[in-house]
Parts: sequence; structure tokens; C-alpha cells
Amino acid sequence: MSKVVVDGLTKRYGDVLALDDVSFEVPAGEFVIILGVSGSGKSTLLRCMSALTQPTEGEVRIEGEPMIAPRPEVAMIFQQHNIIGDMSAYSNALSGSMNRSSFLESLLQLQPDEEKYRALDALDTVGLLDEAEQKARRMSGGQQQRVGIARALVQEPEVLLADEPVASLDPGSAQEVMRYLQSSATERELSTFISLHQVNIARKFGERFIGLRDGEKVFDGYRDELTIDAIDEIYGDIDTEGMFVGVDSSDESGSEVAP
Ligand SMILES: Nc1ncnc2c1ncn2[C@@H]1O[C@H](COP(=O)(O)OP(=O)(O)OP(=O)(O)O)[C@@H](O)[C@H]1O
Repeated sequence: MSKVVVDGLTKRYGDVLALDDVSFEVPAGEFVIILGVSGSGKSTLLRCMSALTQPTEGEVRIEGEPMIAPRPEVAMIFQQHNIIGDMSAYSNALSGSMNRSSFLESLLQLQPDEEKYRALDALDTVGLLDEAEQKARRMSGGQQQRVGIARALVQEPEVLLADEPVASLDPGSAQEVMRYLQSSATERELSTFISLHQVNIARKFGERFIGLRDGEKVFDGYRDELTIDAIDEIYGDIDTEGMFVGVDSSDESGSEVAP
């Protein structure tokens, strides 16, 4: 588990201010959802947190150490799961150990037994142990995303970052993937940051929420504080009705938004 500090993060792309002096602190083990319309800076924030992008000003510190280059304890999952269709779920998961093994070792699957065990354990965490030998291209979009999560878990991260991990999935699969992200985070005591655009799914699974608007942090609070007014502040004049998708209205797990 790692404490994450985002300190005065600003990112400019030419004239575009993608992040504007964003700061927050997250204690180890929190499950954080990043909300905001398209272009509000969610991906840029996650990319700066993983050091895939360098900020113009400010810094990210994970367990006190500035993120100046990608580190294995910080894993990132993308919307496009980037898994290899012709490889099995197991081989895809095992490729997450690449930073501990050479490219050739990975290609020939010569990793030590310990890494192979980790890949199977990670598939178990995402409920795919029985599908380990299945070719990824034969799997559903939701299962492929779970393979992507398993691959990230093989890295043995302390911080998990996921950029719109359920954006391309149908509502049922989106919830299933979110459930596995949540259980993985709990089981492995991960500090987790997920960008989402479906407000109801966010409310159902999130513990803490950070709202971005035009690169600025306009909300930072826990589920009870994420009221309709707070959502309006994050989304502005945009009609959020279409974003309240994917959660059954008969669900009793808190999908209603407090006024
Ligand atoms: N590599 C880049 N070069 C130039 N501008 C960029 C680049 N990446 C992002 N931007 C701009 O920065 C702003 C924030 O983009 P970002 O992708 O972080 O937002 P987002 O909230 O993740 O949006 P989406 O949900 O559409 O991915 C946008 O105006 C975007 O056009």
C-alpha cells in the first residue's frame, strides 16, 4: 500500500492547459474514481501519475518518492486492453512480469516458477483461472479487460491506475470488471485510481471521487458528498442523463444520488 500525493500538477500541451494546479493526497489503500467530461484532463492526470507523461509544473509522490520515471509498483490499465489475441489468457498475464524478466525470457516463457505462479494467482483474482488456456481473442471484451487487470497485478503493484477501463463495455460487463477491480484492490491492498464517465457506476463502486473540469480539480470528496450539485459542478451544462447508465434501478447498493 502506498500513499499518493499529487502536488500542484500542471500540464500544458502548447496552448492547451490540460491540468491546472491539481493537488490532492490519498492515503494508502483508497479506491478513487476520477470524474470529468471528455477533455477535462483525466487521462493526463493518470499519465502524469504513472510518469508516462511529465508534468509542466508540480510533481506526483508515491510513498514519498517523486514519480520521474515509470516504476513497477505503479501499474496502469488502459481502455484498449492491449492484450495479444493469439496468446492465451495465461501468457498475456505472464507478460506482466516483463520488467523482472528479459524480453527473450518472456517470449520463450522462461520466467521462474514464481512468476508463473503469480500469473495464475492473478488470473484467479480476476476469476479467470479456469480460462487460463483460452486464447484471448476467443474471450469477451469484459474477460479481455480482466486479463489486462491480471497482467497489471503480475507486476505486483502497490498503486493501480486505470484509464476508462470499462468505456467500451456493455453495462453488465462494465459492472463485472469494476467488481473485479474492487475485489483485486481489497485483496491486494492497492491504492486505486480509475477514470470513468458513467456517473452511476462511479457512485456504486467508488469510495472517494476527484472531479476535474477544464483541467481544474472542482471536487474532492467521499460518496455521501457526491450530490447532484457536486455532479453539476463537475459536468457543467452537459446533460448527465446519458451517463447514468449501467446500474439497475432496482439495485439497492446506493445507486441513487443524494440531492
Ligand atoms: N498529447 C497531447 N497533445 C496535445 N493535446 C493533448 C494531448 N493529450 C491531451 N491533450 C489535450 O489535453 C486536454 C485534456 O485531455 P485528456 O485526454 O487528459 O482528457 P480526458 O478527460 O482524459 O478526456 P477523454 O475522456 O476524452 O480521454 C484536452 O484538451 C486534450 O485535447
